[in-house]
Amino acid sequence: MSGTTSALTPPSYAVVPDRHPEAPAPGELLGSHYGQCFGCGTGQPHGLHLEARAGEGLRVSAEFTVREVHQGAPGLAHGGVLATALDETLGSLNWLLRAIAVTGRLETDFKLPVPVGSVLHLEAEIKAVAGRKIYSTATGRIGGPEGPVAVRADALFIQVKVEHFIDNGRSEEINAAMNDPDQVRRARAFEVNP
Ligand SMILES: CCCCC/C=C\C/C=C\C/C=C\C/C=C\CCCC(=O)SCCNC(=O)CCNC(=O)[C@H](O)C(C)(C)COP(=O)(O)OP(=O)(O)OC[C@H]1O[C@@H](n2cnc3c(N)ncnc32)[C@H](O)[C@@H]1OP(=O)(O)O
Repeated sequence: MSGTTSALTPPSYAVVPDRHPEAPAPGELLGSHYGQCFGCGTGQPHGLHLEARAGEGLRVSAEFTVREVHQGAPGLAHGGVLATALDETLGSLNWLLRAIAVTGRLETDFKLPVPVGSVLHLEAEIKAVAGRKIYSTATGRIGGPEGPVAVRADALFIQVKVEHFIDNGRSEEINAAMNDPDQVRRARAFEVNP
């Protein structure tokens, strides 16, 4: 069993944050934060099409069905794709804080091979916040929501301003996003004013 690097251990001044009062209700489908997102967007034919729901407290759950286009070895999911599923689920925790945050560090344990056709049942939880740093953890189970853990991850997300995307993204996509009322609505769900 591997250990977690010290960068993923919350410092002594970290706190367990409050769920935002206007966070989606437990059970609510969160929807895609961006239609072209490889993790959750419906506009990506080979994407993961991951669907996440708000859970209780500081938790979310999600499902990802492994398809032929997600293979690494014959009949098995690619590890990077599985890491993407964990990353996307962890990213959807942003909805609970109504904060925008990007992945700074993601440490993944691959414990079982995941066959094509499997449904990966994902759970993620915010453990602590220290300033802009959000510490979180996730698991992916196969064979059902109570099945064995196939993959797990610890993560550090860093809160950023919307300028992070505007300043760094390609102008075609940024301009299209800013001209899309649906995208603006989704960005506002993160208290962003594009
Ligand atoms: C109008 C257009 C709108 C478009 C937007 C639409 C919707 C937006 C809404 C939601 C989007 C959000 C979530 C999406 C959900 C899921 C997607 C999956 C998530 C991803 O897939 S996202 C892509 C991959 N991700 C990146 O593309 C990040 C690249 N990266 C950087 O952009 C910088 O690197 C950054 C910003 C991370 C930090 O840069 P920075 O300059 O702001 O801050 P700085 O470096 O000072 O770090 C501050 C403190 O974090 C510590 N720290 C930083 N990095 C660390 C590391 N790796 N390990 C350990 N500690 C670390 C420092 O040690 C310091 O700690 P301390 O405060 O204690 O000193």
